[in-house]
Amino acid sequence: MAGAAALRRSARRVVLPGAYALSRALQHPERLLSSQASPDRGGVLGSELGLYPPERVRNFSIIAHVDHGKSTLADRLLELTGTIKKGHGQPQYLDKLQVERERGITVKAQTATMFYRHANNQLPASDQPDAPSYLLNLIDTPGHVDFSYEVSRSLAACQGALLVVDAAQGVQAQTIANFYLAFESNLSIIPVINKIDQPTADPDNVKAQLKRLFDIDPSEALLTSAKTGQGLSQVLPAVIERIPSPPGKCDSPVRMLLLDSYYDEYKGVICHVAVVDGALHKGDKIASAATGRTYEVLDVGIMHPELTPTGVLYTGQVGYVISGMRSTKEARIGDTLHQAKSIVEPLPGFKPARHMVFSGLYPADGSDFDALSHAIEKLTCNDASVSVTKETSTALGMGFSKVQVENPAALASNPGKRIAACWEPTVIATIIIPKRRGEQQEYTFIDAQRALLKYRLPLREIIVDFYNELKSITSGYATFDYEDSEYQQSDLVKMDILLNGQPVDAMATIVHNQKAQRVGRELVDKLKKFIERQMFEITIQAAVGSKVIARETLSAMRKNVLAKCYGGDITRKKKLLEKQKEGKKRMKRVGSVDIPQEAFHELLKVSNSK
Ligand SMILES: Nc1nc2c(ncn2[C@@H]2O[C@H](COP(=O)(O)OP(=O)(O)OP(=O)(O)O)[C@@H](O)[C@H]2O)c(=O)[nH]1
Repeated sequence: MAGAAALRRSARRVVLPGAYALSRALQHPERLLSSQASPDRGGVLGSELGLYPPERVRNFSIIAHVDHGKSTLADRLLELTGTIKKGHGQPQYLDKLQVERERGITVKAQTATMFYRHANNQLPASDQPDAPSYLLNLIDTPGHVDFSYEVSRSLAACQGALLVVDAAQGVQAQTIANFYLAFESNLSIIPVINKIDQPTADPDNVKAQLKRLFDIDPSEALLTSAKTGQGLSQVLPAVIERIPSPPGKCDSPVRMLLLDSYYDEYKGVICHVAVVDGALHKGDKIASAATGRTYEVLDVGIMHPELTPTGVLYTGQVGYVISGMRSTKEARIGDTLHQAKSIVEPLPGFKPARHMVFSGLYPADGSDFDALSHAIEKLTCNDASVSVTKETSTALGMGFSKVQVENPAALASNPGKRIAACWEPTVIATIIIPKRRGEQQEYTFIDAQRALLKYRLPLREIIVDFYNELKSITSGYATFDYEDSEYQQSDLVKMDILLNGQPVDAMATIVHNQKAQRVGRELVDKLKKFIERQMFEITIQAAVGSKVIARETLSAMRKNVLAKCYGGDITRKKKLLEKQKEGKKRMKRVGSVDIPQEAFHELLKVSNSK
């Protein structure tokens, strides 16, 4: 390799090309300072990326239970390598989305390329000017239970992972789930026991847990505090020494894994990719294995940490591609992008996006339909996992619902006649709870304080409030994770709600037959409380098929809001009438009965949580 000397030269140069570089330099002068100041930083021109063959590349992720410090550790590594300036004022650089910042959880994976000199673990890099530079791609993963497919695709681009465990909390439900995802992907796992600065930190106990649960040798664990910086200098040397370089054939046609995508108003769809084989150049023609569509590569580069054009990405490298895709629906996570017109085997593991959250949306005021429609269109442009279909409800008017929603209205009211059987999705749920005194039965004990439980549950049992209830009954100590499992046959029936004998389609629900009676009773009781008495009697019924299983009657009433306004003040009368009008606006007219919007929300809670 021409290596060290060339790298040293390039490290001192301003490395961004042309007019773009100039405008970026003017926008971010601090970056230039940091790139000149950092001894660990190499060049980022395309020709310089060529100095990083797979042997000099390491692709790794950080995996952790929520809040164990993954994003903070990622920030420290970016600072350590001069990729971002220390104290840049925006904690958790990789948590880009606003929702991630607001809620403090990582939702979408982001990646960043770092350059780091490393020769001898024992000496600081600044004492080793000839130490070889490595290109390290940190591929951030979502840490939340709902994103296991995205985690698995991020891990597929890696050869190793830092398994971060909070030194006080120890192994939690998602530590276990993430460990197995990494383990099954054959990754080299580096255990990092973080937050050792906390007074309640007990790294020895965590080491014992790692040994017991995952057979990890305690001597392999790194002890760190992403907060104080303690122990952080061991992390990148361990990444280079313990994680293998990416495999891949440099001289094959280009083949890459699509890790993530997002929509930029000016640039269009930006795909994050890991190049598995070959090299990708600006101007290349590429094709998607999932859709068969072909594209021209308009721009290609690395995330350093912002988009930095390089004109090329080589085998084993991770970066971004802009190729004229119009919507993120064309850029499917886990897809293989490859040289067009070449026969290339798609990379394993791709699954079309699956919907995890379903929602029927209706504008409160029917005239806002177009505005709602426009807002949803914008959202779907940026998030490939959102898909939309229009639906109409007699009660709610025009609205949207995501596809694959099994709308209860679509299920025949009398399953015995038209449907042989129903299946419902299940999950395998892992719950870690504080241990109580008592006899061990089917639990696995993690240590003296905690037990691990595993159940198969119908998905609907965990959709509403399960996690909150679990947290509340265990005073916040339980942790929960789940993975999708198979569909299981289930005795499901459609329950209709009828007002004065007329079914309200928006209130129909699918319930387990055994629970139908109880749910029907509760729905009818709830509804009675929410519907205001009207000028006529209202019967409220819950029915399965033609069988009514619960019934309530709301007696008639006359309401004259002006009854007590004898003569006098016209403004007061007007006010009362105005108020009544407002109230009516919030009602949704179903046949002859007005139902307040809140009733729909409350009913959803009952039917989903029972
Ligand atoms: N005391 C202490 N606190 C830390 C340390 N590392 C992170 N934290 C804090 O722990 C909290 C969670 O850290 P994050 O980095 O957001 O955790 P995360 O694992 O990325 O969380 P998700 O993005 O939700 O998966 C934040 O308040 C951090 O400031 C540490 O070493 N010591």
